[in-house]
This record gives sequence, C-alpha cells and structure tokens, in this order.
Amino acid sequence: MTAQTTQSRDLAVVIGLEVHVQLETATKLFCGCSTDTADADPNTHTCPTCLGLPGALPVVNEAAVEAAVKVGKALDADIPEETRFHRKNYYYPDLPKNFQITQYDEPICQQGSLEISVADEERGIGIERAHLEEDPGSLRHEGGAIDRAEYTMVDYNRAGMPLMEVVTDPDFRSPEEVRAFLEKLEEVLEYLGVFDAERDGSLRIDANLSVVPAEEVADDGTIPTDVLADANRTEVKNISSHKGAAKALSYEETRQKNAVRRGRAVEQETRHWDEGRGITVSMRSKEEEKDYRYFAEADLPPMRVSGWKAEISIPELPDARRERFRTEYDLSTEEASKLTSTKQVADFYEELTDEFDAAFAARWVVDRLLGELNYRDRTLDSVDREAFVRLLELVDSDDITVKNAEEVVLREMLDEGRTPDEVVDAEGLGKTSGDAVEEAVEEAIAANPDAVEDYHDGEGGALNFLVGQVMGATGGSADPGTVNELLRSKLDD
Ligand SMILES: Nc1ncnc2c1ncn2[C@@H]1O[C@H](COP(=O)(O)OP(=O)(O)OP(=O)(O)O)[C@@H](O)[C@H]1O
Ligand SMILES: [Mg+2]
Ligand SMILES: [Mg+2]
Repeated sequence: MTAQTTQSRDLAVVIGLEVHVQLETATKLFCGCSTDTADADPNTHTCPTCLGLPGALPVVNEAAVEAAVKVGKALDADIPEETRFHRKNYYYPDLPKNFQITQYDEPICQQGSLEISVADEERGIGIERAHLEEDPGSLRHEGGAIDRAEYTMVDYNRAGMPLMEVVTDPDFRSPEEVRAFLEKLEEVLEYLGVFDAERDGSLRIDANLSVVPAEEVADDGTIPTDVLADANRTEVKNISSHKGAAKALSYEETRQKNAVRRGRAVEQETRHWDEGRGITVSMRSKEEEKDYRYFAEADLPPMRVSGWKAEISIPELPDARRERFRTEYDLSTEEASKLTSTKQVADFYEELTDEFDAAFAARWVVDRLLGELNYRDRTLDSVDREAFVRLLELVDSDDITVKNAEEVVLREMLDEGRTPDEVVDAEGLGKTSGDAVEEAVEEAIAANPDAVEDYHDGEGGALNFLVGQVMGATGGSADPGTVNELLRSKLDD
C-alpha cells in the first residue's frame, strides 16, 4: 500500500497509545501481597500466587475492580454487564507463569473518550478499551542498556500489581497531542484517587506510530480505516514519562518519514526507546494476536459488574472544576487552571474560600504559596494548613504588611516550621503604625539634611532615599504609601 511506496509526498503521522497505569491499591490484583514495595528488597513481596507456583489460585481484588470502574466512568466508557479475564501466553523471564492474566474481548471498559486541548483547540481522543491485568515482574539489566547488558536480574515484587491498560484509537496526529493526552489522563487519574504519579513506573507507555500520505487525512483529521489497517506501524516500548513519549515519537516520526522518502519500507516491529541515547532501537518483529493463544482464565469466574457503574461515584473532574472555579469565584483561566492542577490544591483552595475573599485567597495560593513550594520542589503535603490560614488572617486584618507576610512570615513558616504568630513576635513585624512611623520620619529628616536639600532642589531620588531610611528603621513594617505621604507633608511644610 501507499505509505511504503510514497516518495517525496507529504506524509502525516498517526499515533495510538497503550498506557499502562498502576492502580493504587493496598494489595496486589490476585493475592494478598502488599503493594508497598518502594523501599523493599527485591523479591520480598511475593507469594505462591504472584510467583505462579503450581496449584496457587488467584482471587480478584475488589478494590482494583472498583478503581477500574471509576476510570471507566471518568473516560465516559461503556461498562458491560459482565467482564472476564483471559490468559495471554508468552514466555519471558518477567512472567513466572508464562502467561499473564489480562482481559481480551470482554474488557471492563469499552468505547470511551478523553478531551484534550492543544493550541487552544479541543479534541476528543477515542478510547478503544481499558482493561485490568496483572503487572509482570521487573527486569534489571546490568552493564548497559537492554540490547547491550551483560546479564539481567528479575524482581517479582512488581508481579501481580494491578494494572489498567488504556488503549486509545489511533487518533493522535502529533507528539504534542500525545503529551497533552498524557497530562490530562494523569490529572484525571489523580483526581479519582486511583493513581500515584510519584511512584516509579506507575505510568508506562507503548506508543504505536505509522505514517500515511497526508492526502488520506480528511479536514476533520479522520483517516479511512483501511488506510490505518494497512499502514505498517512500529510499537515503541519502555516509555515512562510525558517528555519521554514526545521525544521517542518525534524520533520515530523522523525515522519513518526518512525511510519512506528514501523508498524503503517501514517494518512492522517492536522498538525500544533508549532514553539515554535518545533513539529507538529495533527489538523484534511485532508479535501477532494469534501468537498469544488467548483463552479464558478458568481459575476466575466472569464478574458481573452491571450496576457497579451506578453505585460507584467519582468526584468532580478537572475540566468541570476548572470551569466552575472560573465562574463561581470569578477567576482568570490561568488562575483556575493552576488551582485545579491537582485535587489536593483545588480542595485546599476551595476550603479557604469559606473564610476569605475568593480573589484574595486565589492570589495567595497561586502567586505566593505555590510559587514558594515550586521553588523548594515541595508539595502541599508539607504545608501546615492552619498556619497558612492564620497567615491570611493576619494579612486580611491588616496586622502585618503584605510584603512581610510574603517575604518573611511565609518563608519562615515553610523553611523553619514556625507559626505565623511566632515569626511576627520574634521579628517584631506587627504593623508599625501612627506614632512610631511619625517618629521614624522625623528622625530620617533630621539625620539626612543633604537629602532634604536635594528634595527641595527637585531631585526625585531624594524622596525614595528617605522612604528607604524610614522603612529600614521600622524593619520594613511600615506601610510604604503612608511613609511617602508623611514625608511629603513634613518636607513641604
Ligand atoms: N495505523 C496505525 N498507526 C499507529 N497506531 C495505530 C495504527 N493502527 C492502530 N494503532 C494503535 O495500535 C494500538 C493497538 O493496541 P492493542 O493493544 O490493541 O494491540 P497490540 O499492541 O497489537 O497488542 P499488545 O497489547 O499485545 O501489544 C492502539 O493504540 C491503536 O490505536
Ligand atoms: Mg501493544
Ligand atoms: Mg496492548
């Protein structure tokens, strides 16, 4: 067909994703082993079931099925009456049973979609299906990348972790769209509380890419199914980040376009993304479905999940919440976006609006708190909520200046863990008013005759200098506007 023989014609890129999401549950998918393996020694979180020992039987973890239903609802997918597991047979050291328990033609989620926005344009990405499966063990290649390692070690702590594989339609037309999708998906998963983005390897992506003649792409971006089916695609494995996905796909796009333009065929194959070298390398020709000899998992009965969709509720999702923040609290799009970037931030902000003006609270969370946290590479987890509320109260009631609140109190709170009141007392930041400011103004005038003379000679800088002196004398606690006015009125007397 077309793509492989097209030379020097315009080519369009087609991408579809298989995203493996580790669901956050206390125990593994088919056994009682703890999933808390982050600091564990290799092969310590295992049992006969996840090691695939003969005779050990799987039992489905209900929490994982519930999480899968939540994901399905968020992706607007169909959840069938009944769903079941299949065995996918292949031989590889990460798979102790030599088959993976996964789902085949009766997955738990079917036909969904997720909206992305790229360059201010909204686009729906079709979700072909999303299914539950067990994670294989993890391999550690020693002495180089996978294709050059001297030997490999296996860790079965990961074997049996609950995974959800989200398979998209081949709807992406650029690596940038892929990146937007991954960001959106992660945001949604985080809102659902079924996913821990911080966990190593919690999101792993297989990216399928092909090139087709640009003229096959209709104005609305659709491509005829026979063209898609005929195009040779490569499946790039070992992608574990949004950035990695965009890089690997850009590389692959260029590689395939070059091949086609030189009149060479693109092989249908599995390739490996070598993050270190920034290239994809050929691993093997693509296995076909028949290679896996799928058959129904006889150790697990089909699951009746009709009714689960109605019974399980999900929280307000990021897009809806962003829009509501914008209208209900009259925020800018940018503020609303930042305040809904995670559910945690959104909840934190929304609770503040009970006590404070919404715009005031937004400014403090977005411009100041998140900025300071970002700078310190920290998250909201490390913020004492009560202390932050107290800080806003002090500012709101005009007890301290915004400048001191921001530059002294907030930073001391974050860095030293002190309460706002402790910082205000220790640093003497209580707003200096009335007499004390007037005194400092008089002192500044008396102590700086040259500056006073310059002021009367019309030199603009002199007033600023005097304001600086007063601010210094009051430890920054006076209100600069007031100082300015006081100085003028005394000097102009
Ligand atoms: N022409 C194409 N170009 C790019 N991607 C495509 C094309 N046709 C299909 N795809 C994508 O390929 C992926 C197929 O994934 P799926 O899991 O169904 O099969 P698989 O990769 O063959 O199986 P396995 O799970 O064993 O890897 C989907 O993400 C789909 O969107
Ligand atoms: Mg695949
Ligand atoms: Mg797949």
